[in-house]
Amino acid sequence: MKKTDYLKWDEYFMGIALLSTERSKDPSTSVGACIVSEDNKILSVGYNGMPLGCSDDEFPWEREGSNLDTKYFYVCHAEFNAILNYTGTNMKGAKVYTTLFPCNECTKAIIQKGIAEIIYMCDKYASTDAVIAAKRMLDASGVKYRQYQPIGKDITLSL
Ligand SMILES: Nc1ccn([C@H]2C[C@H](O)[C@@H](COP(=O)(O)O)O2)c(=O)n1
Ligand SMILES: [Zn+2]
Repeated sequence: MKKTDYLKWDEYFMGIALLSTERSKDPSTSVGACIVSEDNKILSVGYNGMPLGCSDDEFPWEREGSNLDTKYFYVCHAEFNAILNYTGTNMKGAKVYTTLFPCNECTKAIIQKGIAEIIYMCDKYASTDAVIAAKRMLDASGVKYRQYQPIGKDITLSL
């Protein structure tokens, strides 16, 4: 008889998004994203980080201060990186698994790429204008979103 405690698709892909957070250098919020085709093939992954050539030892990770001295003007969001990292040509009907609800800017890219569904883990910035605007655009454009339902399974990776 086959084993039954295998990872279901949502667990598998959110697990990959979660693992991707381990690549982020952001000291306060690490985000991971995994884009998956309609037929459950992984298209791309990403995490939040500085753009190519912008050293993550030199660019700021601070949250507070002037625009030029904090991370927000520089860092690429996980979902945006996952979209940019895709080397194929067609994302129509894809799903994006992300550990944090997308902001308005990533949402624009998600919509324009034809991604059909967002599965998110955390929505800690739900009350911000960025996320309120994101949901307004998603509702208008018919992109679905739902929160991942954790199953409480612990996976230990020994590296
Ligand atoms: N959907 C999101 C939202 C945020 N990020 C990134 C941008 C920053 O690196 C970090 C948020 O930092 P905080 O303000 O919590 O210190 O997360 C993202 O990749 N995707
Ligand atoms: Zn974003």
